[in-house]
Amino acid sequence: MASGNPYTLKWGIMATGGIAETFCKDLLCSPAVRGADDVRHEIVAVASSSSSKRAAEFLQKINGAFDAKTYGSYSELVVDPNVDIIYVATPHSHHFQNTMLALEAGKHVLCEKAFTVTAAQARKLVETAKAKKLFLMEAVWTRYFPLSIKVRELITSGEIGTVFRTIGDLSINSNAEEGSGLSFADSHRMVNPDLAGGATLDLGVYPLTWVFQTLYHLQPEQDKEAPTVIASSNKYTTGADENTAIICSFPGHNSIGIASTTMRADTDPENVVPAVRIQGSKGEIQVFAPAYRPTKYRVVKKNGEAQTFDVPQPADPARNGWGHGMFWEADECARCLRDGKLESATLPWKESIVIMETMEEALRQGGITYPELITTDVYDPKSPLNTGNQ
Ligand SMILES: NC(=O)C1=CN([C@@H]2O[C@H](COP(=O)(O)OP(=O)(O)OC[C@H]3O[C@@H](n4cnc5c(N)ncnc54)[C@H](OP(=O)(O)O)[C@@H]3O)[C@@H](O)[C@H]2O)C=CC1
Ligand SMILES: O=C1OC[C@@H](O)[C@H](O)[C@H]1O
Repeated sequence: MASGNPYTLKWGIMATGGIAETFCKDLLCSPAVRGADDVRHEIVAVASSSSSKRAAEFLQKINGAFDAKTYGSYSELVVDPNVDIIYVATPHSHHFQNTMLALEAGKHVLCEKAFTVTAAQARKLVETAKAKKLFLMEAVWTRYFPLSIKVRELITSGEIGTVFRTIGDLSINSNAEEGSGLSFADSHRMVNPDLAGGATLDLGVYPLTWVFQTLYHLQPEQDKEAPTVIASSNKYTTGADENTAIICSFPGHNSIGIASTTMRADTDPENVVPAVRIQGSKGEIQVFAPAYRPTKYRVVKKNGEAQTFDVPQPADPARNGWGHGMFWEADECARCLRDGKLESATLPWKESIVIMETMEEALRQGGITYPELITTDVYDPKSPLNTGNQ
């Protein structure tokens, strides 16, 4: 691939929860295993809002980067001069304030999905990154998979003709063993409105990703058309949405996208029903569950010809066979920074904003609301979302 030394990206990890662990284990995988010899990653600092001890324990969990600095606050992390880019791995509620904290300190940012709670917050992040000439990307990892790239190429090359419709679902059967509730505690980030929980922001963003990367992203730049949105939700007892269905219509392109999500039933309990169907005049592409990490797709032609393709994630034998697939987005960050780009062409700022506008509209129609502390687009470095007192 590349000649000469690989470009090294030095990461600062903000938060030590589940996805931070998964992401860091991917950063520790050898890029050679996935055929990337032009970039490499180093974890140089980790911060926990709880304590520096928790950050140190995190290094044990990921079994690597033992020389990384460990901090007991996010504010210390963002001023570490050795850090190039901050990975924001906090709940949705915190993304706006935490990303602003990093950008204001002059750091590039990869921020977990859902990007923000409101579209105004997303716009403010983008304005700030642009003004400060900093790289910013929403961590929708699925977009960077070789499988997603291949699906987009198949559409562009006309393999399934003109695409008229994409249907996508990401649903999980999280019913509690007993009673009518869900298996999550009311305080859990999946259902807690204080943490911007709910099916749309946590799960719905993936079927929407498929709708957007197949119907919106591939529209020519001069004809870009944001969708009109019709949506409906059912509320859980906490006030967050447990079921949401979103119809995105692109009338100028005669295409329609349907994204659904629920915490009450599985997309596909037997791994036989496609989670995503991209339907065109000459056939369709079926992508199998889960919509966030598919490893199989099928191309079915109108004449009945069909072929299935398996695209497993590369596993690093030197890391106990680990390989989740988050390294693709990390590589994208490294290449963008190496090449002096502030945004990724695979998920441009404008598209993250339009997706946030779509989810915001869906939530509005579904009657889902979130508290002022997490919906404000006024940056406050002393917000409890930054200081860890929330
Ligand atoms: N890309 C993907 O596949 C996935 C993405 N995600 C996304 O990652 C983000 C985090 O999810 P996940 O890692 O599962 O969440 P966890 O609850 O496991 O971790 C969140 C971390 O955020 C920090 N935090 C700061 N304030 C709070 C607070 N008030 N309540 C809870 N946590 C807080 C904590 O770290 P500390 O104490 O160290 O500060 C905590 O460990 C979400 O945006 C989610 O949508 C989640 C799962 C999969
Ligand atoms: O991003 C995600 O992908 C996997 C899901 O299980 C998780 O809830 C979600 O946050």
